Amino acid sequence: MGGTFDPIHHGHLVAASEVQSLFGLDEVIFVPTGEPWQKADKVVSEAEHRYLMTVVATASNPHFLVSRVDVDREGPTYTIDTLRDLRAQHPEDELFFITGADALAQILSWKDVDELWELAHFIGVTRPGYELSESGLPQDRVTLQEVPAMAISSTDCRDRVADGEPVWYLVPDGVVQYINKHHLYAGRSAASFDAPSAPATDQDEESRASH
Ligand SMILES: Nc1ncnc2c1ncn2[C@@H]1O[C@H](COP(=O)(O)OP(=O)(O)OP(=O)(O)O)[C@@H](O)[C@H]1O
Ligand SMILES: O=C(O)c1ccc[n+]([C@@H]2O[C@H](COP(=O)([O-])O)[C@@H](O)[C@H]2O)c1
Repeated sequence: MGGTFDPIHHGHLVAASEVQSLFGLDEVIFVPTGEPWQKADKVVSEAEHRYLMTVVATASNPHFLVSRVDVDREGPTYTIDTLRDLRAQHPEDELFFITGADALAQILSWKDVDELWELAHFIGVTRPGYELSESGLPQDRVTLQEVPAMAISSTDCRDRVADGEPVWYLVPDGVVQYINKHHLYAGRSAASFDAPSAPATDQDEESRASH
C-alpha cells in the first residue's frame, strides 16, 4: 500500500487489515512516498517523519511491514519504480497494490500506467466521499473491495492539529505522540498549504509554529 501518510491514520490501517484478511496476504508492505509529485502544490512533511510515523503505526501487526524504497530513491515517486523495486526484492511473490477510491480514479494519470498492470494486481478499496469505479481500467488486473468506512483523511488530521483540535482515535496513539514530540502540523492553516517551494523540514515547522 503506497501513500504519503502525512500522517498515517486509521483509514489506511483498516483498509490494509481488511484486504490482508480477505485476500489472505502474507504481508502488507506500507510504502511511504519520497516526493509525491501529484502533491507538489502542497506542503508535505519530511519523508523521514512520514516513514517513522508509519513504522510506529504498524509495529504491532505481524502482517504489516514498511518499505523505504520510495523514501530512499531520489526524485519524484512513481509507482512503476516502487513495483520494480519490490519485484526485485520479492522475485517469487505475487504483488498486489492497495489503493483507495480517490487514488484509483487518478491512476490513468500515473507514469507508465500501461506497464503497471503487468507488475501487480490492483485492489481498489472504498473510501467515504469517493466513487469506486474500474471504468477505463483493465478488469482482469483490478479488483474492487468494500472495506469498513472510515471518514478520515490526512488533510483533516493536519488541519485539526493546526487548529488545536484532537486527533486521538483518528490516528494511532503513538502517532499522536510522534506528532506532538516533533511539533508536526502546528501553526499551519489550510491556506498555508498552497504553493510551497520545497518539502517542509523540522526547522520550517518550528519557524511556522513560532509565528
Ligand atoms: N479513509 C480512507 N479509506 C480508504 N482508503 C484511504 C483512506 N484514506 C486514504 N486512503 C488511501 O490510502 C492511500 C494513501 O493515502 P494518503 O496517504 O494520500 O492519505 P490521504 O488521507 O488521502 O491524504 P491527504 O488528505 O493528505 O490527501 C491512497 O490510496 C488513498 O486512497
Ligand atoms: O506513479 C505515479 O505517477 C503516481 C502518481 C500519484 C500517486 N502515486 C502513488 O499513489 C499512492 C498514493 O499517493 P498519494 O499521493 O495519494 O498519497 C502512492 O504510492 C503514490 O506513489 C503514483
